[in-house]
Amino acid sequence: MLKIKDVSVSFKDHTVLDQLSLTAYEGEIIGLAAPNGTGKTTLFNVIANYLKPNEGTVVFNDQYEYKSEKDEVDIYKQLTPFPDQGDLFEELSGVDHLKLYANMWKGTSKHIKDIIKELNMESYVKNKVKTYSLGMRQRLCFGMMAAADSSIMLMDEVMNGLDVSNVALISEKLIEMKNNQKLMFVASHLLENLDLYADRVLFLKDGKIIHEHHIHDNHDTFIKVSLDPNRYNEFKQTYDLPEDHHYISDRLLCIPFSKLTLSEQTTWLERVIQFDEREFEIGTLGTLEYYEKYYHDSYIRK
Ligand SMILES: Nc1ncnc2c1ncn2[C@@H]1O[C@H](COP(=O)(O)OP(=O)(O)OP(=O)(O)O)[C@@H](O)[C@H]1O
Repeated sequence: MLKIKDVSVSFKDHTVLDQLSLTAYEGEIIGLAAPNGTGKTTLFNVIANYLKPNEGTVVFNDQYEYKSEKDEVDIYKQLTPFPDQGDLFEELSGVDHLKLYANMWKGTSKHIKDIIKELNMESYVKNKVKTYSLGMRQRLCFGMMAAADSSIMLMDEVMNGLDVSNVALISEKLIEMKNNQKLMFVASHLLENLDLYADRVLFLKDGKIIHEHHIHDNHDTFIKVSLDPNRYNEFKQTYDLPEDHHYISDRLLCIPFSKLTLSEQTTWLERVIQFDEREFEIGTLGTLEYYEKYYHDSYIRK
């Protein structure tokens, strides 16, 4: 278990993390979704002790903190930060890198054969890294984490530069690692992909977690209607929308559905149909929709 307690980080007068707290458990994948420059890497740097927070602490297994060298050594046995592609050794092979991580954390490299096979690296892993493409390097970085097999892993942009089939491959492997009780933090801009493997996705804004999207306990359904801003205004003037409706990214009206009585559900469905909106569905909100809701402006900029 990892507890982040009231962590604040400021660079001069710029507060990046503001009294942020979080408890995370083994067997959990926690996604971090937020635009560039919001503080995801800063949070990872605090967890890995690359950066001392101005305030707050990180506690591992209710026992270890970055307070003494001994604790630090104990924490590093359990924690692997995602290797930076720039830190790979160009003259060494992929196998050399996998062995390095396996031996450093696990004390054996017997298991790396399986990792090489699972990550489809057989054809290139014996060659020197300097011959690798971006995607090959990224798969190697992920393989190094899998080889370390530590109980906590921090993955910053793990899917960077991967094609669709490799994204699927790594997503599957992440789920397998989660089933082996690993705790993984994954910062990613591939929002819909997070829904495939994360247990919860945290949205950061102004240094705080503004929403936790629990993927498996997400039973609240909405009537989701595509409406441009003019039509949305017309709809709002015609019907008294519930206060907890969402209007996301100037395009999607979401009317709470599952919490209504059957007759209220029927009424809202009739209203939507009468309004002559054929493009609607009933469903839950995913990571992409929450992202659009919280960061509409930055989403548009991209
Ligand atoms: N060493 C530093 N000195 C000054 N400012 C910093 C430093 N490190 C990070 N920052 C600032 O902190 C903010 C958060 O940066 P961070 O790298 O944590 O964002 P991020 O969410 O990981 O972004 P991205 O999606 O681009 O990786 C940014 O405004 C950045 O400029």
